[in-house]
Amino acid sequence: MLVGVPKEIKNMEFRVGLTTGSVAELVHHGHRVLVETGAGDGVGLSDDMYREAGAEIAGNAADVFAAADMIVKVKEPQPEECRMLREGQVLFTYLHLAPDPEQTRLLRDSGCIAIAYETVTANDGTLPLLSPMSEVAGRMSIQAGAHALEKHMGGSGMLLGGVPGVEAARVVVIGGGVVGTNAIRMAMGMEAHVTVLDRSLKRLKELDFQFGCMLNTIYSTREALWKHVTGADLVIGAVLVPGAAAPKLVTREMLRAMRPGSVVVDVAIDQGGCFETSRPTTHENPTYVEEGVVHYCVANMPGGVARTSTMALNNATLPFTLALADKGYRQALLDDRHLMNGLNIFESAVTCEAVAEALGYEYHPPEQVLANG
Ligand SMILES: NC(=O)C1=CN([C@@H]2O[C@H](COP(=O)(O)OP(=O)(O)OC[C@H]3O[C@@H](n4cnc5c(N)ncnc54)[C@H](O)[C@@H]3O)[C@@H](O)[C@H]2O)C=CC1
Ligand SMILES: CC(=O)C(=O)O
Ligand SMILES: [Mg+2]
Repeated sequence: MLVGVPKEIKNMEFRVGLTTGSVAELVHHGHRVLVETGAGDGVGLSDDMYREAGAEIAGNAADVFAAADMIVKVKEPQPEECRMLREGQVLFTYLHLAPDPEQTRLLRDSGCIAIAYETVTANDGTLPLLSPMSEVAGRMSIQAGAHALEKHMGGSGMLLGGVPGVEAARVVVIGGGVVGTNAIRMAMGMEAHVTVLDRSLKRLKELDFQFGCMLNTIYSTREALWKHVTGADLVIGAVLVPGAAAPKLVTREMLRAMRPGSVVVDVAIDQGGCFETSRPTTHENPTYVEEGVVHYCVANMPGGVARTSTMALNNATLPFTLALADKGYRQALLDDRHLMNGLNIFESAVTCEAVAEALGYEYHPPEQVLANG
């Protein structure tokens, strides 16, 4: 198979779909890999390093899209990339389609086979291709929030950990999954007061066991959200209903009741965000103020630490990339129901139930379209 790796073009996105290590594995398995020139520059992987790993280098993205049987990327394809996809071509990347009708329409128009990292599952119910980036974003969320609390960023001027004799900041994490756990860990490390809300009691019990009495664990209800969000200096939005648009848990009214200069970091923005007032921002211009509250809503946070993120992502994606290349997409999907859960678009059919429901499309079960195709 010919695997293509274009350079990412989303704002300030420096990650790359395949590392040189992953390229060498694919070549070892008998595949060809075509990498766009400069694709790895942002993470210190030069064209020469890709050549040494066995890749061929293409002069531009159009050549990669035209030649490849499968495109491996990081972020959702931008409109100009969607227009280069073709019928029967496999796209393996993050998609986040539920809050993105335009991308969904363009992918359906292309006739490609789009497999989303974020809906691939594992036996234990986790999302193995989302979790490495959730680890990164969870850890970054506290750095970003601490920075946004500084006065020159529009923040209230609170130091997260306080100092002896002065109260530490109150950090509230909504959603105690992978992002939430990593945010808690960083916030506790910086000696803030930390509270987590989740609607899974099982998850709250695990977190209580993991972090002990230093963590306040609260079952998430409207009343609890009101109380803890309005009293917080920094709120991290980290909920997920896999594949679906994020529930809007924090209302504009709650923000109005917060201390001016408080900060919200909406990590769930890639699924539409869990604050009523959130809209996506970029690394170039990451924050804005609404209702007196600083909002940080960068949809590709891990792109800011592209080197760590690229390595972490490839550690998780490589076995699936190899399966798709070795067996072809149809057999690879049929052999692994967890990879099959990643199938979001098959030609013009929407094959992820949560996406179909969010955007009003008919849902076509993946087993059915694969059997028919
Ligand atoms: N902005 C960015 O750059 C990045 C964003 N993300 C996003 O972060 C979000 C969280 O991802 P993960 O932590 O991996 O998900 P996860 O599935 O590990 O955790 C989500 C948690 O939210 C909880 N939850 C769901 N609905 C809830 C509700 N109504 N109230 C309270 N809790 C609720 C679940 O019980 C679960 O514990 C996702 O939207 C993901 O796409 C992940 C990585 C990077
Ligand atoms: C998960 C995601 O949206 C990212 O890594 O950019
Ligand atoms: Mg406790």
